[in-house]
Amino acid sequence: MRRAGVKKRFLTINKNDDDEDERITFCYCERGSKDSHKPTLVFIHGFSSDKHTWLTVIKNIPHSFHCIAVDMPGHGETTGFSEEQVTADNLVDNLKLFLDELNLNESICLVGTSMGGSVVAMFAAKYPSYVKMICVLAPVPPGEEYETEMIQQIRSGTYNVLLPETHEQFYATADAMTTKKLYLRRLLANGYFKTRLPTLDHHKKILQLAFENDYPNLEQSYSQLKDFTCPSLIIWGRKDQLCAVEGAYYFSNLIPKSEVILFDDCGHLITNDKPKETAKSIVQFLKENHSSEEDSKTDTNS
Ligand SMILES: CCCCC/C=C\C/C=C\CCCCCCCC(=O)OC(CO)CO
Repeated sequence: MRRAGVKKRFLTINKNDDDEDERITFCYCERGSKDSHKPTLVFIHGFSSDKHTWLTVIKNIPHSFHCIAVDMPGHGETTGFSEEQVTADNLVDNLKLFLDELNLNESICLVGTSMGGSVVAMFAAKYPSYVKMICVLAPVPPGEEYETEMIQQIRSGTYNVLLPETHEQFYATADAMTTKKLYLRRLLANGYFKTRLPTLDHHKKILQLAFENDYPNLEQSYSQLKDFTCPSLIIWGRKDQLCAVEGAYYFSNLIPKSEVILFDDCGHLITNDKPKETAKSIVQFLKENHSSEEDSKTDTNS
């Protein structure tokens, strides 16, 4: 935590004043504070992951930028949710509650990876006025056209492809998800199991429900992005085995003002494989698009 200079914070929100059960406590990491001249960067992690996934990236972003990485409902240290409530719609609407509570409702750059990228895309489609720009890292593309062997396996119930339970499965998942060599992999696996095994059944349930309910509707949920006029950055690894890299063009064709960056030698875990390059791309994108946004309504999508 200290390496990225972030502070851990909690924020409790009453969704219903009459019902204590409808209280959610968000846990998030923050560095810096709101700056009227620059958008705040809000980072959304992927499925079964948490806010820490972003520290590698935040470390490489200048301290002048206000950064927030939040644990989404059903993940990390955010509490007040049952599995059945962790749906795409709920993630989007609770992210809105979180942003409202922090007064971050007009000038943010929302950044998400993987399932978090999907949440960012759906959020921008539903609440475009909240964001100045978005950046999605390998979000889940819709439909069979983009289905990888890994997605097919998970969809048919082989959850350990994404949620390994044994050391062998962990090494196989790591091989498929990242191009970086794992040093001290047994130690790494042990660390992983220590935090993830207690939440395994919970995450399996969330995954099952997501494939049943949200996955078939992805195209519909993304469709309003066709009217999203803010600058959008799409980042993908050419060696992604989970979310097909062709998905980058699905999103760039859909979003009017979008740009694509593909990293060589990069798997699905972009924040792990290319942390410096990701930070650099985001900062560059912010500099190019922020202050000039009003007078550059041109279409950069070729
Ligand atoms: C829960 C609500 C869903 C919201 C709708 C989103 C997505 C569409 C639904 C279903 C596909 C399920 C996800 C499959 C792939 C996730 C990959 C992923 O996130 O990888 C992590 C590591 O596990 C990277 O940090």
